[in-house]
Amino acid sequence: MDVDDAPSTPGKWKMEKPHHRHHPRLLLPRWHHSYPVSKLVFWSFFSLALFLALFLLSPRSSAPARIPESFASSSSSSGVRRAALQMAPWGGPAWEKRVRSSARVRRNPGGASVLVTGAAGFVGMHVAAALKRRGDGVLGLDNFNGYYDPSLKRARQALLDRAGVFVVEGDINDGALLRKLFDVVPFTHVVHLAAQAGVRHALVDPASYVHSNVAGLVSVLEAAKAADPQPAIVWASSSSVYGLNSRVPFSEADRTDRPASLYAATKKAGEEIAHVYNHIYGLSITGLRFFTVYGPWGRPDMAYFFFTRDILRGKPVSIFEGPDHATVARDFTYIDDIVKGCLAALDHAGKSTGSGGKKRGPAPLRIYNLGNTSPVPVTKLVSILERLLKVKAVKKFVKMPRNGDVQFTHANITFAQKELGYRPTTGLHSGLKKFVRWYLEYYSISLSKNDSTGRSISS
Ligand SMILES: O=C(O)[C@H]1O[C@H](OP(=O)(O)OP(=O)(O)OC[C@H]2O[C@@H](n3ccc(=O)[nH]c3=O)[C@H](O)[C@@H]2O)[C@H](O)[C@@H](O)[C@@H]1O
Repeated sequence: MDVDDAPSTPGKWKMEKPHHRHHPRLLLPRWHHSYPVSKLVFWSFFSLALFLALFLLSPRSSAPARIPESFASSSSSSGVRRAALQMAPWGGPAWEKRVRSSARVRRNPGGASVLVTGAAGFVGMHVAAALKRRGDGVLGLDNFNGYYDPSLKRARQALLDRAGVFVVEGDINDGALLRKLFDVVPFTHVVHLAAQAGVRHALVDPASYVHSNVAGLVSVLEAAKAADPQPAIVWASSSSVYGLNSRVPFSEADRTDRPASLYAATKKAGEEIAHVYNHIYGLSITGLRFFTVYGPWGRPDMAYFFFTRDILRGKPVSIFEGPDHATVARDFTYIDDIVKGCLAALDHAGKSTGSGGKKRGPAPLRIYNLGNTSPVPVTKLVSILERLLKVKAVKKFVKMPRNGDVQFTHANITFAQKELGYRPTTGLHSGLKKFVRWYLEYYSISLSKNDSTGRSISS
C-alpha cells in the first residue's frame, strides 16, 4: 500500500464545486459604473449569506476535511489531494458485483476470501497476486496517494486487474467504505498493508504517518471487529520498531520501546493497538515485522531503487556511515520470501472469536520477524548494483544524518521458522539481479549502449 489518505468519495467531492457554478451571477456580480452602490452592497451580502448557508448546510462528509488540517498544510499533501481527486467513485450494483466476483474463492477448496489493503503498493501487489494465483478470493483497496509516482501504482493495479483482482479506490480511513465492503463480502481475512512507509520522510510529513499508520489501522480494526463473521487480520509492522535495540540478531522478545523515528513509533503504536482489539473484541491479529523488503515493482523511495536510478544517470549516491566510519547495514529481504511469509501467516492465523463487536473467547495475537538473517553493508549493496548495471557509481560517503535511520538491522527468525515454516531463500545478489532486470524493462533502458564515461543511455 503503500497508501493512504484521504478522502471522502470523489462523488462527494463533486458536490462542493457546483455551488459556484450554479450561481455565478450571485457570487460575482459584474462591476459596472452605473450599477447602484446600494444594489451592489445588497447582492454582496446576499451572496455571502447564501454561500455561508450552503457551506453550513452541506453534509460534513462532503468536505475533503478527513485530511487533518496539519496534514493538509504539509508539503506532500497537495499531491495526496490531487491523487485523491482522481479516485473513481465507489458504490452501486455494478461496483458491488465486481467486488463480489473479485473476492470469490475460485479454486483452493476451503480457501480464503481476503481484503488486501495497500494492494497497489509494493508488497500489497505481490501478496494479492500470489493469493489469487493459488485460488483464493482477493479484493484490493488502495488510495493511490502521491507519496511516490502514482503511475507505478497504476501499473501495479493494471497487473492485478489482468490477474482478476479488482482494486477498489478508496481510503482505509473511510469507515463508510469499509463497512460497505464487509456488508458485500464476508471476508475471512484482511491483509492490512496500507501504510505511510519510509523512515526518513517522517521528518517531512509527520501527520501522514499518524493518519495512515495509527488512525488508518484503527479504522480497519473497527470495521473488522464489527463485521460478522470477524476476519482474521495479518498486518505489516516493521523492523524499525527495534529502534535503538543493540542486541543482535533482533528477536521478538527484545525491547521495542526506543523507536528512532516517528515511522517506527507509529508501527509500534500499531502493535499496541492490535493488543487492544485482540483483548476486547477477540480479533485474531498477526503482526509481521518486515526487514527492508526489496525486489521488482519496488518502492522508488528506497535506497536500492533510487541508487539504481542515480547510478544509471551518473549522479552521486550518498552512502551513510556510522560513527568513526562504521558500516551501516541492513537485513535486506527479497519480496518473494516476504510473500511466502505473509501467506504462511494468513494460513496459520487462527480464527477471530468475536461477532458483532462482542468477544466470545481468546483469539491469537502474534508478532513475527520476517527478515533474511544476513545483514549486508550498504557499500556492498552499491557494489552489487555497479556490477549488475555495468556502471561505476559516483560514491559520496556521508555521516548518517539524524533522520530516524538506525545503523544495523538483523532478524532472528526462529519463531517464524518454527510456527510458519518461513525460510528465506534469496540472497541479495540474486534478488537485486531480478530487480535490475525488472527495472531496465519497466523503464525501457538498454545497458548495451554506454557512453564514453561508462554511463548507460536510456532508450
Ligand atoms: O525494515 C524496515 O522496517 C523498513 O525498511 C525500509 O527502511 P530502510 O531499511 O531504511 O531502507 P532504505 O531507505 O532503502 O535504506 C537502506 C539502507 O540504505 C541507507 N541509505 C539510505 C539512503 C541514502 O541516501 N543512503 C544510504 O546509505 C540507509 O541508512 C539504510 O541502511 C523501508 O523504507 C521502511 O518502510 C521499512 O519499514
